[in-house]
Amino acid sequence: MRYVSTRGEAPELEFEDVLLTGLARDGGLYVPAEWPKFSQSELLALRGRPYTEVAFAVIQKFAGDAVPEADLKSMIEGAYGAFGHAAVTPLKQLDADQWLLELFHGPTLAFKDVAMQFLARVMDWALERRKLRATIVGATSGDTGGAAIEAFKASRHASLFILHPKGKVSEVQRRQMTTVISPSIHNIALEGTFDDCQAILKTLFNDHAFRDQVTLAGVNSINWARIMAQIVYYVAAALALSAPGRLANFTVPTGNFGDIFAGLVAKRMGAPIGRLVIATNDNDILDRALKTGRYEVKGVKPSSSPSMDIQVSSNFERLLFEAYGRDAGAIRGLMAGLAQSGAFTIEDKPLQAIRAEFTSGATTMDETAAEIGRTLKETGELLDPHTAVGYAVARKERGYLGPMITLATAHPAKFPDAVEAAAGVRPGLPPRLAPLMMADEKVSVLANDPQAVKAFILERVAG
Ligand SMILES: Cc1ncc(COP(=O)(O)O)c(C=O)c1O
Ligand SMILES: N[C@@H](CCOP(=O)(O)O)C(=O)O
Repeated sequence: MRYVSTRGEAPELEFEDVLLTGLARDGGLYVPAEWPKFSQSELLALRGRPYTEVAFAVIQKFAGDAVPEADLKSMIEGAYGAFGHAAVTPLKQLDADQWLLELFHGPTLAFKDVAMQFLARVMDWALERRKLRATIVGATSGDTGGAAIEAFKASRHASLFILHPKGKVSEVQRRQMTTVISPSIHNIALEGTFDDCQAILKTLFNDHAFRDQVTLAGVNSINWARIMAQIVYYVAAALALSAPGRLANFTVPTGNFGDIFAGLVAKRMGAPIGRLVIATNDNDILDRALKTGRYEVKGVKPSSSPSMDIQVSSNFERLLFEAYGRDAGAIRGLMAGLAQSGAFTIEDKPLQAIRAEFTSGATTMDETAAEIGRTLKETGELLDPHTAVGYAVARKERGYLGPMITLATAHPAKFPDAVEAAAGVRPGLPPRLAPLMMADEKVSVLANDPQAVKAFILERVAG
């Protein structure tokens, strides 16, 4: 399998290089040169099989023979063996046609664990083969950081630098990152927003001398392998709930657009998926873009679902690449507009192509709180604020033939204050995480300045 950049000016890469590359050298994002497909008989054979078998079938389509079968199987078993539910990502029915896909049974209680537990293993495998030590960077609005630190803390081949927006993640999220004290883990609290953190990482990747000097790699969903590992739960859930003439529809609480893009890829591979619904909080750039065709950055608003407080949604570029018929020149034009004026307009034909598969909706903070309260009262289920944003939108979506599956992206205990304010119930952390709230923290506060971050990294990598 070969991979191409959405901006068309970076070298084509094989799987192992894509894994260790992060952002493409032309500033674009890598996607497979073509979408691999499941045959009907392959899909039929996967229906109802254990999660690890579905993961193997999906990942092998993208990795090809780059990873020996036995190694791949053992990495998948290692990644999902310690999840808190035997189904790894179980489905739960809440209403006649409404389901939750619980993605929070991993070690840090958010959907990021699903991809990150595999990513750490496969990156370590590739680094070991190449006898390389990597400098891995990540920007987080709260969940990617904790999941990455948990997954990479035992890595023998990587130093990890995680940037989070200072004061804008929940206490549990912050502590999941800052209480892991290790010489190879570095937490940076940036004086800025998640968008600033992500922009700094892109500046570092676009500094070719620096990226080569420190062997820079990334753990955000700009890394294709993150998307790849997230495709698995769409395939498994769609196979479980679809039937002849009834496709599975998904509503996805969305920020950086990686998760819902994985749903589109699952559909391209042949999984029985109908509509993909983008659910946003007050940071509704994607909802506005879908409704008006204008993608316009308006500044991040803090909300009760902080992990979705994102305006510059990196993976939307991957969708635009598809919608524009893989015209990399057109994508370069749109992204130049975004860099210059913070906005671009999607042409009519690609916009219609997007609307043929995606719908969108936004949920305000008041609506999110009301949704948490209502769902608890009517179903007994306590939702986290991100899942509630999704579920509120999902319940408004009507008229599809098949079931609607909302991705439950985090456990409510990660956001106890917002959940208690909404539902009058304070969710408790699982006992294994209780020591978190008393442990010492280590974090460095840096200005919103790429040069400061670069100097910080260089000093520690050299050290
Ligand atoms: C709990 C939670 N829900 C939803 C999202 C949005 O996912 P994505 O950025 O893949 O759109 C995030 C952050 O990524 C998150 O942490
Ligand atoms: N919501 C994320 C933001 C980063 O998204 P990613 O999927 O690109 O890693 C977070 O919680 O950190």
